[in-house]
Amino acid sequence: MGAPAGSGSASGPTPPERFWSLPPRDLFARLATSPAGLGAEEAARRLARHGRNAVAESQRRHLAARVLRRLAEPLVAILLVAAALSGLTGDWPGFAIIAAVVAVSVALDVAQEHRAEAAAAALRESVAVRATVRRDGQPIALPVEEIVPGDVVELAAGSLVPADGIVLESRGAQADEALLTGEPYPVPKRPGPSGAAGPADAYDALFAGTAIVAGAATMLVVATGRATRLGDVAAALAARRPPTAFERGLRALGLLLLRLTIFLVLFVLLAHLAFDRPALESFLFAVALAVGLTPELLPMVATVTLSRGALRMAARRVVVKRLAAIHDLGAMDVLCTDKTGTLTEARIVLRDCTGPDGASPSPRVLSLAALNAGLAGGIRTPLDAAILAAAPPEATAGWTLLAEAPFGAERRRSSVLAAHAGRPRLLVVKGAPETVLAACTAVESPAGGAPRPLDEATRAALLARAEARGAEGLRLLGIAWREPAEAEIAADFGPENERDLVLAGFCAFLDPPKPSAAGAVARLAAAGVRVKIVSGDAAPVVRHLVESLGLPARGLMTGEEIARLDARALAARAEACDLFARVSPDQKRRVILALKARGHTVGYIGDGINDAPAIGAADAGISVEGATDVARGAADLILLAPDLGVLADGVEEGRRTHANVMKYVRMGTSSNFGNMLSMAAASLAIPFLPLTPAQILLNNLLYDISEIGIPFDAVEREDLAAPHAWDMHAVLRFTLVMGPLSSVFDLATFAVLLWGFGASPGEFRAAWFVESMATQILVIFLIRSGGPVWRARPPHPVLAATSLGALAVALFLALGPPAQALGFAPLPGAVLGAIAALVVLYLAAAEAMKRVAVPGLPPA
Ligand SMILES: Nc1ncnc2c1ncn2[C@@H]1O[C@H](COP(=O)(O)OP(=O)(O)OP(=O)(O)O)[C@@H](O)[C@H]1O
Ligand SMILES: [Mg+2]
Repeated sequence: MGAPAGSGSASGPTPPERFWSLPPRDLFARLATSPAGLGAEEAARRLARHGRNAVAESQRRHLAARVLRRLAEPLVAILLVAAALSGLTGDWPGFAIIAAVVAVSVALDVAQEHRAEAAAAALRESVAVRATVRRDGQPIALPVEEIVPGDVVELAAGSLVPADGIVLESRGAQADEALLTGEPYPVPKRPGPSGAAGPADAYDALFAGTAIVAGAATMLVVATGRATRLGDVAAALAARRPPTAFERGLRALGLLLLRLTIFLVLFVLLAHLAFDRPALESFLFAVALAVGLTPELLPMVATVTLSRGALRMAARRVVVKRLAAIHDLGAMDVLCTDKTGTLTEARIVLRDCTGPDGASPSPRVLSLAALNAGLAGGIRTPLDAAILAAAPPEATAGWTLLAEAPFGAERRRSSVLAAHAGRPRLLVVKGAPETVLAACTAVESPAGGAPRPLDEATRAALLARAEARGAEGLRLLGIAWREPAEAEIAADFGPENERDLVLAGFCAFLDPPKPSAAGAVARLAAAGVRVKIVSGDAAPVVRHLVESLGLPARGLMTGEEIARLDARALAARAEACDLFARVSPDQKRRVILALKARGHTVGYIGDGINDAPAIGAADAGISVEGATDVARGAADLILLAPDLGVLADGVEEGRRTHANVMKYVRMGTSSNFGNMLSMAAASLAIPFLPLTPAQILLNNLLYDISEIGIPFDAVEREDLAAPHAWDMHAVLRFTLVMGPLSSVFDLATFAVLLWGFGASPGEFRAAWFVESMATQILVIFLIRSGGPVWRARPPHPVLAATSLGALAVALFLALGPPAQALGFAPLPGAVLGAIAALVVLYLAAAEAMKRVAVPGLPPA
């Protein structure tokens, strides 16, 4: 995709290391652009030259590359060697079969995976982060990957910085550069040139991978993709993402089977050679065994099952950005959520504005609040929008913004410095009542006289009053002001100026609870997922919401308490606590980590700038369609509707996916494994090969095909009822019960054939081929459910078709016209009858034993 073409004329030399030391004018000239941005044609040319603005190679590989990658796998390579040897020794059927096995399994693998991944990628793209870019003078929304050097990008609070560049304009912009500098507090950004020595001091530079957390800014893009400062770091981070529990489980299983395979194959090969069997034949037999044993389809099945899961989730309005997160969603047993939007309607309205007493209505407080909300740059928060919707338009008339200190979630205040002809300058602060009060030294008197000093008794009374109103479910903002002296220069304006304020009063907001939330929480609880609320809002508001929704909730912790606890103490407390109030963004993250440390699989759903760290820390990070870019960027899953019910559906889908992967794992570890094991043993006990190498490969190919339908299959209700963890012990237990069971029947088959019927090698192979195909394939209908087979939900038609179809082909090959060419001899009716009886007996035994193999199932 968009490989950089080495086309001729460059539009400017590569930007200097310290691009922030150049005046914007020079950079505009170097990059041949202007404040109106690039033209569409020039942008397309630059995209071709510089490549896409992405740090990692595109995940979607070419079809040809995929095929080549498969052919280079050691196992396939061995098979190709085996085919060549068969051909050289004149064994043409052997050659044809091996070649066919390679061709069909590679084709299956590639086609399935490619299709599934392409569909999942298309979904992912639909929720990709976009940026507002000026092209031909007009701001348009573009995929971040299409940004090129010279572009002018408009950013607002919540935007991810898409590339490296300089600030052209700033309206109180602050960037979170923790990724770059490790500094957790946002840094102000304004135009330069700063001439700074390093990126950490470059107040006029913005870097890809950081985020705007307050205010708004316009930037000129200087470098994109891998050329950005964090490009290589980000690429390395993306590549080194620690594997999830699911991926670790799959890998452990693969490794276990691989070790067993190597051991067995070497053992068989050496034993055969020790018994003086023909070397080439023994080698081919061992290779075929290895192919039969290796879970070569496991990665494909996992990808296809997960991709199919992603499509089904999309139908239920959950878009999956990281495939393995489906599994984490199903395994999640604790869900943390913020309040607004998921538990409330997020239709915030201003209920009233009052004086400090919280009772007498105050138009003046509304005007001050409107001044703060209306003059502030950046995107409007819902609270700001509610204030402006209620305020008369003339509230801000004549006022201009001199400076501002935008809202910060750690500070919980926002302020503006405003000017009006013929009036003193006015500083207006609004924010959480206790944080505003903390900056106040005086309070307006209800009668409207001169402000009086704020004494401790009044302060306590005001706080108690605010708390009481919060307990009615009202979200409160304190409004305070002061008239700064001219000497306080606007350029240095910042949070330090929020001092010596006069409290004017309070604005109270209503955000109605979402009635559907109670049902969704109950559904999640029934599915074994405990819901915890982690909110930046005040404790009484959170408690009132929980009560009005009738949610079961124990305990409440505030950010103040969390700040006093170390990680271990927090883990102990967080476990038993369902409500967290007045928590800062970093504390949200700490709560998630604490719960993870207790062994929980934790999900977090949120939409704000303040939720991004917690979303990133969670096992399943969830955001919603309309959320800020930072939240969506950090999330693994995006809900297309901000609704917990949608999430409950997603959890179900995650568990369905897991259950289907487990079916494949069980098939592979029990019946298939048992069969191959028996064959290895038999090859030593009987004087001829129980199956020729080509027959084994054919057997394995048909078995693989029979399983293609598994990702489509329905699952049982009990598989959806509780979170599952990837449990290697359970897999092992299943293998240790079901593997030997199938071996017992294999040995019985050998005995019957050899001693009962005195079968010839050709007859033995035909009979054994039929028996092993029938047992391996049919057992899926039993182990696809834990309960009695007659009570299970019917298998999906695709699964029935692939399984029974593969079996029919096997019977046709072993018993029909092609039999002789494949080295099978015709079977007498008595042998067929005996085999049918053995298969039925095996299936009955497997049905009985699966209850032992899967612990914790109710008796039939
Ligand atoms: N625009 C604003 N100006 C001033 N103060 C604000 C503003 N927005 C929020 N606050 C204050 O900061 C507190 C935390 O707000 P925020 O909405 O970020 O928390 P949150 O965790 O996202 O809440 P929720 O759980 O409801 O989603 C609010 O309770 C309010 O007191
Ligand atoms: Mg929020």
